[in-house]
Amino acid sequence: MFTSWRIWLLRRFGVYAHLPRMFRQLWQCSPALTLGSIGLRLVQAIQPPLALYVAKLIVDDVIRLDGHADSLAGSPRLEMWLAVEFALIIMSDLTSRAMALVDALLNERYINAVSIALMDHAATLDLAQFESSELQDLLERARRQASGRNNLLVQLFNIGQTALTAVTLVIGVVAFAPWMVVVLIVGLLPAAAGEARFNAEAYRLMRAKTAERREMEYLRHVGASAEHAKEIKLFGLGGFLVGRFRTAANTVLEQNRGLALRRFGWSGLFAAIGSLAYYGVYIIIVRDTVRGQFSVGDLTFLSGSFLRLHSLLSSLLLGITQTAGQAQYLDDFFAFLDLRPVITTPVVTQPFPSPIRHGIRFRNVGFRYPGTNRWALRHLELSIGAGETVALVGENGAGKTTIVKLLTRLYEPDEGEITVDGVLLRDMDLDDLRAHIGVIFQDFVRYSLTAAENIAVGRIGALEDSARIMAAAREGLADGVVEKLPLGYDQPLGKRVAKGRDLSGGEWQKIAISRAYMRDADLLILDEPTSALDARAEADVFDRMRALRQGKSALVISHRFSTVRTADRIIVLEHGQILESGTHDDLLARNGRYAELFALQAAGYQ
Ligand SMILES: Nc1ncnc2c1ncn2[C@@H]1O[C@H](COP(=O)(O)OP(=O)(O)OP(=O)(O)O)[C@@H](O)[C@H]1O
Repeated sequence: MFTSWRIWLLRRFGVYAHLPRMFRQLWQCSPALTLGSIGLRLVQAIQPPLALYVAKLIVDDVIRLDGHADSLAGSPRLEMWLAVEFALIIMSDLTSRAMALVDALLNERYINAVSIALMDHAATLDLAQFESSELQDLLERARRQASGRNNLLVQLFNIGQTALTAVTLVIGVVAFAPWMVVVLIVGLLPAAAGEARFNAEAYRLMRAKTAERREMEYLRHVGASAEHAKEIKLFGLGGFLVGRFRTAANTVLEQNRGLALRRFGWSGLFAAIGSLAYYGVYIIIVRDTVRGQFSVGDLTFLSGSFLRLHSLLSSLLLGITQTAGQAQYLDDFFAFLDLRPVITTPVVTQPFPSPIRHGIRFRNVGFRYPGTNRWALRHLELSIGAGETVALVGENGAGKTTIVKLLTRLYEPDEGEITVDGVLLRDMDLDDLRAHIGVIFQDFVRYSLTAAENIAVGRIGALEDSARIMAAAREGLADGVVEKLPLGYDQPLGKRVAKGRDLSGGEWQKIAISRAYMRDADLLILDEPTSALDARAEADVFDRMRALRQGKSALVISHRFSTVRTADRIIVLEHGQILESGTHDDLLARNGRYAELFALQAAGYQ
């Protein structure tokens, strides 16, 4: 029996275990405001019992005078109590206003701090963790915590305040009739137990429907964003998206409605039990006053105290169960913050060998994406020499981008090892490794920032260095793009921002390529960022790359053979393995897959 109660209590209230951690976060936001919020509540908490007791003294005095005083001036004690009561009213008003102000300021800081904690932590996680739907679900729930549950601590402070008021009232009332308090509390227990149960159920439902909520969020974004508007209009997808949204929303709504209705019915019944207990006690107080056991002043104090106690204890019990329900969401929030990346910097690190003297080597590398059985790469032996430009070609899904992800340690190989001048990638500091590699992916990000910032993201520490940004723009061919913008480098790009200008696909690519020139990388990786460039611009990009980066290694992925042919070495990848490797002329002479693909593309131009 005892154990099952313990389990019940742990399940309901064990969630409060996170509160100290949450309190620390709040304290870090502002110790002064946190103390202010608590201090003001303490002051506010003792006012109701004081006010009730002063009211009792006033009534008793009035009855004692019984119409014999000519004016209030004749009764200095009554005058004094009236003044005290007035002062209490003013003080109560002032403290509640001050509390509202302090809480609002504290809440805003806390919401921001929580959002920053989420963003900060998200940046440390592995790409693999991000790509898993479990993490997306957890992140979605953690975000809800960030936006919706922020006033949990303020609610708990309120509970503390209510509890203090209740205790002082109980002390006053117990002197008159202890058993009455017991009746009042017992009457409220069913309501509290009911609330606890329904809150836990609400959380379970929310958790079970996280995927649907995430889908709704996605559909809302796709259905109402500038990026998707073009395609949605032309394909006439509006109705389809709305239908999808409605289906997901309805399943969530259906479940919530069932719970809300049951909750409504049961809480009505439980509240009636609580009111019955209160009213029973009240009738007994009136009866005892009529019998002369209590004075009229006592009646004022007791009936006032019981009315207050009834509402205080109900809000206290409901508050505790509600916050316990809410605190369950903290589980998700802290579970997210407690996630640790798998790919980390080792304790003892080796510096990135800069400049590269010998080259980069993949030795017998094998890799499967998490949750899949298929090898994306297997038995891969690949090298990029110092100062060499290697081109990777192969059909869609051959594993080209996967090689880049392993090289930048976004993923860790399942087999084999990757080294730079003999130093294992996993022995290097992650930031150091990434600082020496410049990568532009085919799905580079189009930031809703200014043109200068869009280039500076390649080396965010140089955001203020306009000379460097302009030089990178020249090298990546973005200078011509920026010149045409009305606000030049200060022009916000994209459709989302005020005065934002969108660019063509090729213009965006030039901006992205310029990012790579922001850092003086030892290895430059271009994963098809030139696919939207016209033929002349693409040739220009690669000519410049060779001229500007003499002696530095480069890995270029492209489906355009006109680009690829100029590389020092070409590697043909198929099903995650190297099929052929050599110069353009070697490979043509071999008359293998490269020659076949080259001939196919050349035929397209004839
Ligand atoms: N995040 C992922 N999770 C699971 N499988 C993936 C993931 N990313 C890629 N793959 C699979 O791994 C294989 C190699 O993909 P990769 O992106 O390296 O191909 P690619 O050669 O770059 O293709 P493309 O020319 O189309 O860009 C493909 O079969 C692909 O479906």
